[in-house]
Amino acid sequence: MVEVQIRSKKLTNGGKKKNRIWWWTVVGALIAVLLATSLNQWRNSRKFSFIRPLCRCSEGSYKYTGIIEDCCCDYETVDSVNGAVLYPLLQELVTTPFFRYFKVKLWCDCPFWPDDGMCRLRDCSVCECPENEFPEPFKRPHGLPKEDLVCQEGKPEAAVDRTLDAKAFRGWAVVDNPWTNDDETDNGEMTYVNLQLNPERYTGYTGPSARRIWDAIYSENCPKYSSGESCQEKKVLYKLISGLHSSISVHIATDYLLDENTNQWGANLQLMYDRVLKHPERVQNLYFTFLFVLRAVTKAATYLEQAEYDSGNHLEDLKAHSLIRQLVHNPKLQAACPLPFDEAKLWQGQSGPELKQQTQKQFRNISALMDCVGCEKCRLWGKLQVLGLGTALKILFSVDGQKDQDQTLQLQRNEVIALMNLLNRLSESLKSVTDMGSSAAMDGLILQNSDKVSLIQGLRESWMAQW
Ligand SMILES: Cc1cc2nc3c(=O)[nH]c(=O)nc-3n(C[C@H](O)[C@H](O)[C@H](O)COP(=O)(O)OP(=O)(O)OC[C@H]3O[C@@H](n4cnc5c(N)ncnc54)[C@H](O)[C@@H]3O)c2cc1C
Repeated sequence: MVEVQIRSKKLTNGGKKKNRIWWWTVVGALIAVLLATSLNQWRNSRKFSFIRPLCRCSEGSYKYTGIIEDCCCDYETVDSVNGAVLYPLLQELVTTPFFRYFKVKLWCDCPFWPDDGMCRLRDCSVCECPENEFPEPFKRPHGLPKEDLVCQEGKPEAAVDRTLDAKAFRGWAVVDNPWTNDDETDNGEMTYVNLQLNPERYTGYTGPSARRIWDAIYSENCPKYSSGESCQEKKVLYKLISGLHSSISVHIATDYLLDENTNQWGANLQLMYDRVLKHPERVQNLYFTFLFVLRAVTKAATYLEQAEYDSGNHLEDLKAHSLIRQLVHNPKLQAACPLPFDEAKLWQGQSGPELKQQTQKQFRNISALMDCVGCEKCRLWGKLQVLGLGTALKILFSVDGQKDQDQTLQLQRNEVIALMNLLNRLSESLKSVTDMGSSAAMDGLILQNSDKVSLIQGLRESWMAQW
């Protein structure tokens, strides 16, 4: 009898235990469903959409979605407005005579260490501009004889244009840019280069010399911020340089010497993936830099619209002016992305002015480092793009007061050429990232060359890093 009672008690206890397990399973499942739903909603909310910048879509493409961190537009809008409006306009603008000749000091000693530049390819050197292409107003500075004019390849001893031609620079300022070390007010050995004849592409400049420059830039002048860093001022310089670095890598990858024996040039998809696409942060920074520079251009709209574009070729100058107007007052751009970047948020806190001064000093150092780039063509594009960034910084941060910005802003001709050519380079990079990132060839190549497991691991790691 006692035995039966004990057994039935055991049975009752066992039943209760089962009940409890069942009960907790149901509660646990409910909690899990609730958590998953709210987490999904949170991730999908616009505010936090930047934390899921990369998605590998079913057809095998890379798609970036959501708001670009620290900016005011999303990836999809930027891609669409770039492809439909900005890219075609900029491509045309940079071929006009006014925008294709850049004044630059290429023969300069590196102020930090002895020049150890090494370039494998002959293609590394900047090529001579043909005399008949050169804008007349740019090349007759104060009565120099014709044979003493600029644009001579590899001849540091050749006479160069050291002065500013009054006609060519009519309407343009000759004032220092506090953000750069390298502007046209510098009266050193300057030369004009036809940018169309010197495309930014693979040059074979690699190894310790190139690495030393990037190391000096990142370690001494714009250290990577920690993931918890919320101060936008401390992030801005790193993001700008990283975005520019991505753009340089994209241009190397899209125009690469595939076969030295047959001199075959083309896209190197593996390089594009390894250096840029597999690092979501680098792509993010590329978009950031693009929007930053775009904001500077639209902020200086009135100034740019009223400036004089004089290369001596009246029809081409009218075209340049018209393209500038279409760019800075573009209704599609204004509707899609009215404020690409909000500069008013920066340097506001108590330590704002100090941080701004520090950033300015660091940027000037980076600009000086461009004289250490040991490959002429890379130095040309490095200098142009850093001057372009310096011009964007000057437009956004060196003029006080939003209202009378147009009255006080003063830009040099060369600064505007650098600014527009930089915007064009960034626009090209965005297009390449979108086109190549979504190409079936890229997908096939990655899966062919790297095993699927490591690819998925890489994607998972980049996902985890975002979290
Ligand atoms: C100013 C400048 C202009 C150049 N222009 C050209 C050119 O026109 N043509 C050409 O063929 N070569 C050019 N180079 C060289 C080119 O940038 C590379 O340095 C070279 O191809 C070697 O590449 P790498 O694989 O060693 O990595 P690098 O691109 O040299 O990168 C060095 C390190 O920086 C980090 N890094 C890379 N990309 C990013 C990023 N986007 N954001 C943050 N960190 C990053 C990584 O840790 C990487 O290992 C230029 C170099 C400089 C400094």
